[in-house]
Amino acid sequence: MNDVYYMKLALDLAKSTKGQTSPNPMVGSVVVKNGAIVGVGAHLKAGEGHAEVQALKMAGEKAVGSTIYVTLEPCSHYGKTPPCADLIIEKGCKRVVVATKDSNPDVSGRGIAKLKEAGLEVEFGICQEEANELNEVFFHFMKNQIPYVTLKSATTLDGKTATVTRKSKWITGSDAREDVHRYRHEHDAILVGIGTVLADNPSLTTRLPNGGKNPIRVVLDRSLRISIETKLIQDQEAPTWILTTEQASKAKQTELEQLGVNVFRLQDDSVESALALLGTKGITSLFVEGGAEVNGSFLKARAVNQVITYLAPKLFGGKEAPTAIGGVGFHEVEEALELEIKEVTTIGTDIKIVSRVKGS
Ligand SMILES: Nc1c(/N=C/[C@@H](O)[C@H](O)[C@H](O)COP(=O)(O)O)[nH]c(=O)[nH]c1=O
Repeated sequence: MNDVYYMKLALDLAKSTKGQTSPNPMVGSVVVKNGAIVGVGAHLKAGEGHAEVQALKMAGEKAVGSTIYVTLEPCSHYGKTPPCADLIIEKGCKRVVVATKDSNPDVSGRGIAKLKEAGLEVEFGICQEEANELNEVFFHFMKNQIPYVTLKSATTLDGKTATVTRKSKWITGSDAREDVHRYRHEHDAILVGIGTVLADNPSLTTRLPNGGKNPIRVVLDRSLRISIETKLIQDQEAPTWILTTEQASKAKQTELEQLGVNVFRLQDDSVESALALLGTKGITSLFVEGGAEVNGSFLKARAVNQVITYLAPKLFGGKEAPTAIGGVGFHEVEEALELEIKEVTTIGTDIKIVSRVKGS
């Protein structure tokens, strides 16, 4: 088999850990000796062994004279675990095939340099595009120190998120709604506006048949209008953070904090301030599930990296019926947020469109 075959196996191993490794990247590794796979591994959780460590452990003595495939440049600095580049040298690998470079300034290029200095053969860039796309959240966060933002909407074919009487259960089918829960599992945090909380009293937890990780639940609520009776406050299912402003009452803040809610007072109610705060708290990926006003503010701030749209084969009509993105909107066509459609699939009876914001 050729290098691409083994690198694709390593990428599949990395992909299988989606949602588990934050704030670390997803990494997979395969060790091959005389055409036989002798070790495989993936980084499963931040603080635990890196993919190369797992694969080399499985390879044991067979690592000597082997080729090791890894989807991200082996680390060369002492993080929570010793450097993988040193381990690869110590275990006697002959050749290292690397898909892409880490954008982290602590690492980029040093791991490969260390391997070359030790006399190993190094091949770089096999399946690089796929490896970069796999860790776009990690690279984005490393570069910008703010979360990678995915905006999700679920609408009827005529673009409504509810009827004129605000009924919305359900627009999309159970397959599409389950897909949304997979995104919740994969994200560090989910964000809604106080309007959605008051209208839907949502749980914002991850309910998947095989279980899943709950994201941190973030509410934008500039004057702390949230009621302490809401599920987000009462259910204790997952952390709830409220981003508010100086206009909010201190007494209400104390009342919420006594119920275990984290309340952050920002200097304003801008999206930029919210993202900066979440970045300082290590939130690398943010799933924005609306409603229309919050979606509108993220659009206006051009603070979106990916858009997930679910379209249901239904028509609600009604000029007063709410649409996915409200807010002030753009005046000129040229101001539109330009997207690149990456994927169009049917999911149950609905259509799912994944698009990336150009240049993000
Ligand atoms: N109405 C619909 C949605 N509605 C999305 C939000 O308006 C809801 O408040 C949120 O999903 C509720 O979260 P929960 O309590 O954790 O279930 N989203 C969807 O994908 N399809 C829909 O048909």
